[in-house]
Amino acid sequence: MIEELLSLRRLSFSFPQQKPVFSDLSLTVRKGEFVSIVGASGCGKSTLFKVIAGLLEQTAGEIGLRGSGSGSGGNRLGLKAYMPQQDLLLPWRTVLDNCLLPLEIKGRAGKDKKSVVQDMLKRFGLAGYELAYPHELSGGMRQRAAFLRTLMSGGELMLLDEPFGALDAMTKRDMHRWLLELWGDLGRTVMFITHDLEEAILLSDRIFLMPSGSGGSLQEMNVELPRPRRLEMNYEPGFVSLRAELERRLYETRTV
Ligand SMILES: Nc1ncnc2c1ncn2[C@@H]1O[C@H](COP(=O)(O)OP(=O)(O)OP(=O)(O)O)[C@@H](O)[C@H]1O
Repeated sequence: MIEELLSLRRLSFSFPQQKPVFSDLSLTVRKGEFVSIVGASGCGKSTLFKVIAGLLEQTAGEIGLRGSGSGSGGNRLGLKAYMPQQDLLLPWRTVLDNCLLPLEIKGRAGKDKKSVVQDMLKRFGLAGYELAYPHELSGGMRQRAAFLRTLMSGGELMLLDEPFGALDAMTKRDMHRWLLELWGDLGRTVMFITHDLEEAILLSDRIFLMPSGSGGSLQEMNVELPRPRRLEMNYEPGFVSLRAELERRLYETRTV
């Protein structure tokens, strides 16, 4: 049986004195899965991630991680790694020191860890940039550095909020190729927010469509394309029809 890592049960959230951002959302994510969340702008995707990460507290419902209820607040941050929309690298720290930060915070940034991070930087296409500062990197490199820093925080569930949203189309394709190659080896579970439907299909095992407004429930779509996936799959009929279906459903969520 495949182990369940995260479950959201009837989760709701409202900012004080405002109508709910989302209500009664339920979903489960299995260990090792790559799950994307898509939905109209402003429907509450980033807010949902902040609630899962424990940065905001749900107004109702439960968050269970690895089958154990986390209770209110969902503050079991150790199990989660959150990468917000902006890369938030510290400008006064080198790439290496930025990536070591999560280990420093945990008091585990010994010499051995430094060499682990240096090896990872090579796999992330950042060899030779260990001592560079964030402003010396391209957009794609900054995102890879931020991604590695998120990975180094060790959380089993990675919450990635539009990590490639600000990149140009070519760089984004490169990032997809890189992530598809790397992914199998990392063995992490991912929740991924995107506006790019092709990106969602290419990377995900399942996609959840978030409703607009506080009514409606999450819709789930399985992506049954074989792995390993290749960028060129987006021309294949199975991919094209999934994309059309996703677009149709997304449009419906905006018009209800
Ligand atoms: N700190 C806040 N206080 C009050 N309302 C907020 C706050 N942050 C977000 N909101 C509102 O909550 C709703 C959901 O915002 P959120 O950023 O989660 O949406 P989103 O789906 O991630 O949007 P996008 O796709 O554009 O990034 C929006 O109506 C937004 O204006």
